[in-house]
Amino acid sequence: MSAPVYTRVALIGLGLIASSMFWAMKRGGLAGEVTGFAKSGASRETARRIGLCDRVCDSVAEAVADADLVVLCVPVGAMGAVAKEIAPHLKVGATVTDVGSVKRDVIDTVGPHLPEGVHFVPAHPLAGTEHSGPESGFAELFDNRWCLLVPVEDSDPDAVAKLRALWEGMGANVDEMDADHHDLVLAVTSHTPHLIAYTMVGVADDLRRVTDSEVIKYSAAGFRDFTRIAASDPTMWRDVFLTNKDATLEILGRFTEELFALQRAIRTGDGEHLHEYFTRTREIRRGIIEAGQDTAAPNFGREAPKA
Ligand SMILES: NC(=O)c1ccc[n+]([C@@H]2O[C@H](COP(=O)([O-])OP(=O)(O)OC[C@H]3O[C@@H](n4cnc5c(N)ncnc54)[C@H](O)[C@@H]3O)[C@@H](O)[C@H]2O)c1
Ligand SMILES: O=C(O)C(=O)C[C@]1(C(=O)O)C=C[C@@H](O)C=C1
Repeated sequence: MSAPVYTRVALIGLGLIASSMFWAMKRGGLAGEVTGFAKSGASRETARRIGLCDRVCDSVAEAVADADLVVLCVPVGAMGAVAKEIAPHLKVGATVTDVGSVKRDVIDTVGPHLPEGVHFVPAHPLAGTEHSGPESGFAELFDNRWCLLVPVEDSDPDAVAKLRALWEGMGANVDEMDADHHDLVLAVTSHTPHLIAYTMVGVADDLRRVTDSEVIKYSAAGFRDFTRIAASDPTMWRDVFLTNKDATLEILGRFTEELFALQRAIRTGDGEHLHEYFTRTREIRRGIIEAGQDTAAPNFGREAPKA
């Protein structure tokens, strides 16, 4: 048990990430009191029923009043509006952070609303599951996963250090990154792979004759992994693609070129090209494992509770 890093934390948006943060903060004794607010009354009711947050508030103003740390855990497209709403109620000296999957857009839409004397330290935990909602979180979600802090130009070093201590207390390894670089890296490692999974499952669904029975019955691990990813929250992912448009389109362009090259190799029977390509990609997987960065299934081998 560590000493609390913050006396009062407010979680805005009570879904997978906020609920996991709550349980992880409780596990580590990292926050004195945690308040919570979600736009949906049903989510607030669920949160109260399962003991998520020390106090669930019916207004965002009440939730952030007096908070030392306010964490925006809403879809990226809602961050700006939420920042505008909380701004008049923030305590001087408070830190506002977020957990959004895209960073440039969040900085541009949240930053301008925050009053003088409030610190802004954007962040992104690289951990999640396909589940969403207040019941989907669990304390171990961030264990041994990365959390990237993306300080803005005038982020206060003490505020950054405190947020780092919180994430480390929740089990994460913390690094700092510039927003544009973050968005490009995530377009490669997370955003485009999700789009590919959505597409593959959509293609299978188009072939209804197959999906009605065989695809489900005989689904091999490869396709099953795609269906897990493609079950992720539609609002969250719509917002990710709309707000990380340039980087995603850049990576998709490169992806399509490579795909065409593989398509040609298959059509022309160029086995050498295929073999060389697959050998190179296998090395990447081995490198990840050797670096000890394969934390395997994000659910740590267990099914997260259904949303
Ligand atoms: N799911 C993941 O794998 C993952 C991983 C890392 C970061 N993120 C990021 O974390 C954020 C939250 O994702 P999540 O998976 O926890 O989502 P979620 O769908 O589980 O929860 C989102 C919550 O926000 C609430 N909400 C939506 N609009 C709101 C508003 N205007 N005001 C107040 N509450 C509002 C919803 O009611 C819900 O409770 C997103 O920005 C996402 O990009 C998600
Ligand atoms: O494993 C999953 O379910 C996830 O998609 C988690 C994942 C990822 O792509 O790794 C998804 C979005 C995030 O912003 C961070 C993590």
